[in-house]
Amino acid sequence: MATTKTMLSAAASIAASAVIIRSMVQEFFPRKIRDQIFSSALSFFTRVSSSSKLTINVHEFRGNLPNEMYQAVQTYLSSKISPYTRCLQVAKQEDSKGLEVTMEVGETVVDLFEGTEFRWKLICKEKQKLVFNQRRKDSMTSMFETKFFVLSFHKKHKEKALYVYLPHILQHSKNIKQEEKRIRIYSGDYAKLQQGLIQGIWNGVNLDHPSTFDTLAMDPELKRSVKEDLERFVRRKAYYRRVGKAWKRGYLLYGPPGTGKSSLIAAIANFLKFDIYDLELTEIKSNSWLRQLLVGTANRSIIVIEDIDCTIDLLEKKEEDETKSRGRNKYHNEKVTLSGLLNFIDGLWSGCRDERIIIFTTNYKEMLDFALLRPGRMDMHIHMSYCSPSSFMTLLSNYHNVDNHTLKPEVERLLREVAATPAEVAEELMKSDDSDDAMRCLIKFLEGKKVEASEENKKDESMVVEGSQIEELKEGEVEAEKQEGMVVEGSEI
Ligand SMILES: Nc1ncnc2c1ncn2[C@@H]1O[C@H](COP(=O)(O)OP(=O)(O)OP(=O)(O)O)[C@@H](O)[C@H]1O
Ligand SMILES: [Mg+2]
Repeated sequence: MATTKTMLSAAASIAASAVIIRSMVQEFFPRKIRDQIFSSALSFFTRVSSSSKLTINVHEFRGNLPNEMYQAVQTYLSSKISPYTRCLQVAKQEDSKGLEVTMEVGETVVDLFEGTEFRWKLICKEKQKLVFNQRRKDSMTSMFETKFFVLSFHKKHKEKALYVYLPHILQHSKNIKQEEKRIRIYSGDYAKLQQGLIQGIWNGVNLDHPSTFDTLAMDPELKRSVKEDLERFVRRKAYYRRVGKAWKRGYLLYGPPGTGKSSLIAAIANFLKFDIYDLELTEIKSNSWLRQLLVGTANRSIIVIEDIDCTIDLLEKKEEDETKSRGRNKYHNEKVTLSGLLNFIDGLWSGCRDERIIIFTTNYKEMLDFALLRPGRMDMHIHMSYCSPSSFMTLLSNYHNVDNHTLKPEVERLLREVAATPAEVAEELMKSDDSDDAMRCLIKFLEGKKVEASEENKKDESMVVEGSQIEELKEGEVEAEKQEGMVVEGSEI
């Protein structure tokens, strides 16, 4: 402390002397010599005043590649405006949610981190570069700008700066970016795969799907357990490593059309801020395409295969085994096979990305091969079902902003009796801006559906009677056939 004071007072007296010297030398020396005297005095002054300081430069580029640390500092500092800051830069990109605020060149930001003062300054320098002109076959110098942040702090905090503060900035900016992240949905560029290309095989657009866990009408207990499962999954990086499992999780969403399977996928993506890769299995010509697509996806993403029962031949496994045993390789070059898909989910290749979620949807779970469904492949099976009174309350709040509404006994009874999908109920709720009117529409719809269902039931019952007659007839025929067979058998014997 005492040393610092002495230094500062020395520096101050030097500065004062500099002013006196300046007026003297201005009288007697030419400009060039005057500048030299001043710059020597200034560098001496700077050396004395900053001898206790350490500076770290963070350049925008390292070689030709952008420096991740520079980008992190830029993001981090945009949230830190100190009293020293006089000027900021503001920008807005078409697909960004808000304004991008960054530091202007020459500005200073002072950040107090765990009681230590860290001072940042953004510098921009012009540099010369020798550029070779291909056409003229000669080289010429061209000027370019290079930017860097200068971080200065007391020398004694060197360890803290390098091993605590800078890593903290990296993590912090990662979190900010994650929060601001726009979710993208990718579809495969199958034409490129057809041409044998391996780069740019996914095309992405922003996914602005409004579905969230709050807007999703589903059993509250099931919703809570899905959210908890997702949260547990993303925080278990070390756990997965320790137990020797690839860091991935599979979900099977099953249920009738219009019960919210696709909406749940969007809600999961919004909840985790994960991008979605939508795989159209019918477009994929071979297992090797499937592998290439898998390698082309990023970490922290969701791979979705919708209507899995329609996109893969569920009987093929048996056929495939038979084909293999006959020594042919027919299926490998024609389409994705079930075993190719199983490999994709949990074979060696599946470990090539981290924090991966795989979601299959189907209307008919019972049609799926058990191999697809076992834990480790589809870890959680989520049944999306018809609208219950509790899930209806979510829809009512979504569509009519009505909370704490006590459900009319009539609606509650109808919802329990009638199998109406959330999509159907939502459609009725949209018919009027007035919640009472909409409710009337819904009651009418549910009653109509109830009548329809009871008529269907009656039809089914008569079908069952007819069916059982047919069955009996068949049995009679079979009995006759059996007797004939016995005769034949008997005659053979
Ligand atoms: N559980 C739900 N919660 C909120 N809205 C829902 C729900 N289910 C359906 N909807 C509404 O119905 C529309 C269709 O639902 P969605 O596409 O998610 O159903 P799905 O189960 O994927 O159907 P399919 O089996 O035909 O693909 C949604 O856009 C949404 O408006
Ligand atoms: Mg769907």
